[in-house]
Amino acid sequence: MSRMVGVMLLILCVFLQVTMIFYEVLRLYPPITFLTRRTYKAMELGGIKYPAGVNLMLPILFIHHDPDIWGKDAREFNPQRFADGISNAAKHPAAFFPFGGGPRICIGQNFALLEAKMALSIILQRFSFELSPSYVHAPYTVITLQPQHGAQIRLKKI
Ligand code: HEM
Repeated sequence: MSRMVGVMLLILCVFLQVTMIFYEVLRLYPPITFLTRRTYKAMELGGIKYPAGVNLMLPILFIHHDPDIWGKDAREFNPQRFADGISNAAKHPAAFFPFGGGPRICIGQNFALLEAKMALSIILQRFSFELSPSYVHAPYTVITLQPQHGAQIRLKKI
């Protein structure tokens, strides 16, 4: 029984680590790089008054890379920053929003994360993998953020 509990805790631990890795990937490389909103009536936001009909841009990519919000290592890959949850990862609890936020938040976010975890676990059951030497790091935006020259990966059967 205690062995069973141990295995369950280990699985939970791995699950949380993988979640943190996905969050950090989505922080550094959010597929949707900005969102827009429009004021439907005169309103005050962050101490500034806006009339109705103003288009506002929420630059997800810039906010996710801002050292004032994330600290000096904002540009580094550090999944551990999510160890105490999303709302404690940055100086502002809403600084991480790859899936948007509020009433129009992405309806598929849980599905997307679950799908990614399942795909990764199926691959890891059969293969180890590493980045190919031919990979060139060149994120660019064509509607979504993506690797300009693809993401070549070397799979090794285990
Ligand atoms: C990594 C994967 C994904 C990312 C980063 C992502 C990101 C987003 C973002 C930023 C929005 C806009 C939210 C807003 O305006 O506040 C959105 C909306 C939406 N997403 Fe996703 N999404 C992902 C996967 C999916 C999947 C797998 C589905 C469906 C199975 C999905 C369905 C939708 C729908 C229907 C909306 C519109 C929701 C609304 O306007 O009420 N998304 N997504």
